[in-house]
Amino acid sequence: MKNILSVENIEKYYGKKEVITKALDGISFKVDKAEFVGIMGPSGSGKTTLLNCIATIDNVTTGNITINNHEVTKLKFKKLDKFRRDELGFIFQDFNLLDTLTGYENIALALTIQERKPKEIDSLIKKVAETLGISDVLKKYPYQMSGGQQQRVACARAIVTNPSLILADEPTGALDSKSARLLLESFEKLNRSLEATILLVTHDAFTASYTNRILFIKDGKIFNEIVRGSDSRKEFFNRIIEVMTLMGGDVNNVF
Ligand SMILES: Nc1ncnc2c1ncn2[C@@H]1O[C@H](COP(=O)(O)OP(=O)(O)OP(=O)(O)O)[C@@H](O)[C@H]1O
Repeated sequence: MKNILSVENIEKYYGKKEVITKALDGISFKVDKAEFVGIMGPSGSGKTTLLNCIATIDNVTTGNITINNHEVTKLKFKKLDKFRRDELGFIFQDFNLLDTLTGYENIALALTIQERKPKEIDSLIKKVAETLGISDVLKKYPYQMSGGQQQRVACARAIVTNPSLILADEPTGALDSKSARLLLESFEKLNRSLEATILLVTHDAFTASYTNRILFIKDGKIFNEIVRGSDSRKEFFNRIIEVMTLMGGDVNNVF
């Protein structure tokens, strides 16, 4: 399979001299096309820092990150903007939709910036809306949608440009359990039907159980890695709980 993401021995320090924090401490891993990978770890372990460095929102102190053959740790300014727009899709905990635009317009925005033709935009949006079950909310504004619908619109916006990599930071964090389940089924569809490559940060074992492989981070280092293989989601969930217990004792207090 084609390699999409390669993280090589990255370190990230915050602060200076006496108040220095080593947030990432020699992390390396690879993600191939059409993989759905979870990143888990206790609070403060470095999950968001890692995702932000991969998202090119933050800089690594040392090490390299390559996405779809672009060495992102070396990209600057304008090239970085274009890279982000063309190669990455983002899904955040708080949806980040524009309130003054309809669902359709929110999804269309990324394509308009890429100067795609209106007919092409229309057919791409209709296709992705159907896949994610949001065709009936395209004309609505975010305030007229449920949280789950808003997050699936955000998902559509992230995938519609066909990015190399989708980055999701606690995407189910603001959703009730039914909406979370629907969203995770949408992620599965994006991954299986459209071969989307997804990297998802979560502290929630249920959310993580939808992925195919999980990297566990502790104190800025990779502590463990598990692959779902032929496990059912329930079996994978139980293995996730086992690792969480190993990492910190009482599961309820760890993540
Ligand atoms: N801007 C910053 N300045 C200084 N230290 C920071 C900064 N951002 C993060 N840190 C520190 O880096 C470490 C990793 O933080 P990070 O937010 O990546 O953890 P996390 O695993 O995402 O935690 P959580 O699950 O609580 O969001 C923590 O010790 C944190 O205090």
